[in-house]
Amino acid sequence: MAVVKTIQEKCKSCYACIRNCPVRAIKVTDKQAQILPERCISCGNCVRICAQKAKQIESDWQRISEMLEKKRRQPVIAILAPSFRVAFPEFSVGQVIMALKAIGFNEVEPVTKGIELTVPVYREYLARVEKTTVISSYCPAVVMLIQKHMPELIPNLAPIDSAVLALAKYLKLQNRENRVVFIGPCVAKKEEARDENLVGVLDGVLTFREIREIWQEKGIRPAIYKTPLSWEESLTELFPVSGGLLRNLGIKGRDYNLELAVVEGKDECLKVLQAVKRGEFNGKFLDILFCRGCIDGPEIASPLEFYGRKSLLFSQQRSSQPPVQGLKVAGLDLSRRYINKYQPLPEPSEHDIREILKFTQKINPEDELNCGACGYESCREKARAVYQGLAEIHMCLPYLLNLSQGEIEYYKDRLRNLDRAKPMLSLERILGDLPEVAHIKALSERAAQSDSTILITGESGVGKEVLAQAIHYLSPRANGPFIAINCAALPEMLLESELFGYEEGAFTGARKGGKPGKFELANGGTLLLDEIGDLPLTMQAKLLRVLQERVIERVGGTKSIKVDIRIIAATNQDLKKMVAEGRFRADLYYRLNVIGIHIPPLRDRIKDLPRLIDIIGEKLYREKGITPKVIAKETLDLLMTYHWPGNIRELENVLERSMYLAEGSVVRPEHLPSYLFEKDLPKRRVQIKPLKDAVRELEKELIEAALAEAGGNKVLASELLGIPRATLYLRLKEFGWLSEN
Ligand SMILES: Nc1ncnc2c1ncn2[C@@H]1O[C@H](COP(=O)(O)OP(=O)(O)OP(=O)(O)O)[C@@H](O)[C@H]1O
Repeated sequence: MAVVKTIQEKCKSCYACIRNCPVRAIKVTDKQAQILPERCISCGNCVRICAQKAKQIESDWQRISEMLEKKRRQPVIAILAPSFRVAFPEFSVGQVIMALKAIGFNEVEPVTKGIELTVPVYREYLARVEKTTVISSYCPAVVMLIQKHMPELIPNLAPIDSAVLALAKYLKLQNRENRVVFIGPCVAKKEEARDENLVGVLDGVLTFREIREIWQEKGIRPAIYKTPLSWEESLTELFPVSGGLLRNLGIKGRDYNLELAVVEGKDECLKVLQAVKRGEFNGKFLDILFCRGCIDGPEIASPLEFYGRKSLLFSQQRSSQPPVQGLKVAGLDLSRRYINKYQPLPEPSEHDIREILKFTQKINPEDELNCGACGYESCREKARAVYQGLAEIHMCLPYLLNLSQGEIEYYKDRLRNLDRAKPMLSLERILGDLPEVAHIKALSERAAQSDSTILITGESGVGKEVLAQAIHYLSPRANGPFIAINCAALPEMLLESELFGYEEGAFTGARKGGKPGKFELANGGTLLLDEIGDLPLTMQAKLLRVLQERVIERVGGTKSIKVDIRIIAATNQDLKKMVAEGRFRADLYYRLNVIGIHIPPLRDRIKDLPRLIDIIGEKLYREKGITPKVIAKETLDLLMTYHWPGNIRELENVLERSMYLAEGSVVRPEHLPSYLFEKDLPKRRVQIKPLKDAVRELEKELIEAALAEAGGNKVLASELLGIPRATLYLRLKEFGWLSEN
């Protein structure tokens, strides 16, 4: 569990915490920043920077107050960080001690005692160790940083307890019943107290800010205490400023004839530790603190500014003090062990980064503005975070601004063209630019300019209807209507009245005043006759007449009505073969196939898949509000090897499902439906039977399975099967699974 948490309702997506987190421990989900405990080092930078006060530090106060109730049996001792002198500059040492006792603590001890305990151990260790840069272990944020992010440096960490841990152990050695609570400016100490290796050492941690709040809540005013109580001065009080440890050890570079470094602040800490990792820094000892010394701890809550605090601490040292002698206590074991807590995140390939950048319209290097508004220092770093599930794809201010501008333009355009629907896709976007489709594109462009009848063929789901629409909107008829009818969806009687319309009283139930059919409705525009292969023979004859004479008669009517339409027919059946078998009229076939356009199946233009994925992603976002996600390289590789029997419709369905399933911003192979991988299904034992019956049975099985997979949703089931919805309804009726109504 993280020591720092986000208060969701206060978080306003400013990304300041991301910008200031040195270890990328913040994840954005649904525009809310969340702290990842496995990555967080509790340095408190996000707490400090959050202007909304949306970061909350876990409090031990409840547990400590319960301990205070049992303090007769188990004394509770507060150990006070030396920075308290600048955290509470308005009070004397004695007043602070009295006010802490007023809260309920039995005793108050200075952590400087812990420094005296650790100094001799450090001296001995440094004298003993050779050829390694020893990193001091006093700062818990540095220790956490190494354990969680730089485990290679664990052997460099001094295997010695910090002053706080040393004092806590010492107090427990004195009396096993003692309970020890650390009070200081540090957030990371709270996490250290919970470390698996340090169970039972520290019983709780309170920050200076919490102490001020408790005093206020309990009405405790330290200033009222008149007390001569104080602590003896020593060099240990300079411990909370950087270099404090070296001063206390009384060592200088020349003692080792090697470089020593005093490093403070997050950026410098990261730099020097990287240098140690790379073998560029070979100094003997790193006295390192993640803040600018503990006097700059995130929870110092002092009325003084940083330099005021520093100056006050030095001015309190009345004379120059000798190095600390140190205290050796028999039976006190101050050795410390560390745990490798490193949990690497997946690293994106160059392909993944480029795909992610494309989502926010960063196609060329100059599109990468590296403005940092997303909290990451470069667009590539942000893309990496998206891949790793830390950032959301739309966290890009320039992109969002562009998008909103684009949307305004889009709606303005919609307003201008309210009376005519626009095609979803242009010819370029439908067909792409593979050489395999260049001739189809050219043919479609030329066909659009003529009024000739067009026959579009291709497997189910390749985009025949989409292409028909695009041709219509490219043609001089673009301002007229585009009407489509699925010839397979309706029984013959109904199909006739749908196509030709009917007059009042034409049949029982015919609407008063009659009804115009699709031919009439498409007047001045284009009529798409989809699934033309399913048109009954009698209807074929009637259609032929329309094509020849461009006149129709409503069902039950006598009047000939002239229609000005362009007809486009589409089918996934082999019409030529049907003609040979006598199931389709040859004369109609030739009338329809004036311009024949065949769309190849998706598997024959699989190189186009990445482009189609982008287009479908946009469509899903626009039409269904599904946030676009990145298709990881290994996912794309899998999609490219699948044979796509349901073509683009199936692809669309797979993408929609997997984008729903993927929690983060990246679609990985595990989000794809499993049937895409099932290439080598065990062969079934085949029972010989009439082929027609066998096909029928298989059809039943497939439809049943698709319905089950789609949870009974027929639209989804028809998409899974790659057949039009109407065909599914027909089959359901035939199988007796649907009532006539
Ligand atoms: N080039 C494309 N880009 C994006 N989406 C497409 C493209 N082509 C087709 N689609 C989508 O695929 C689905 C099937 O397209 P369409 O209905 O045009 O196929 P079809 O060949 O007419 O199918 P059927 O023969 O089953 O009627 C639709 O949702 C459509 O939006």
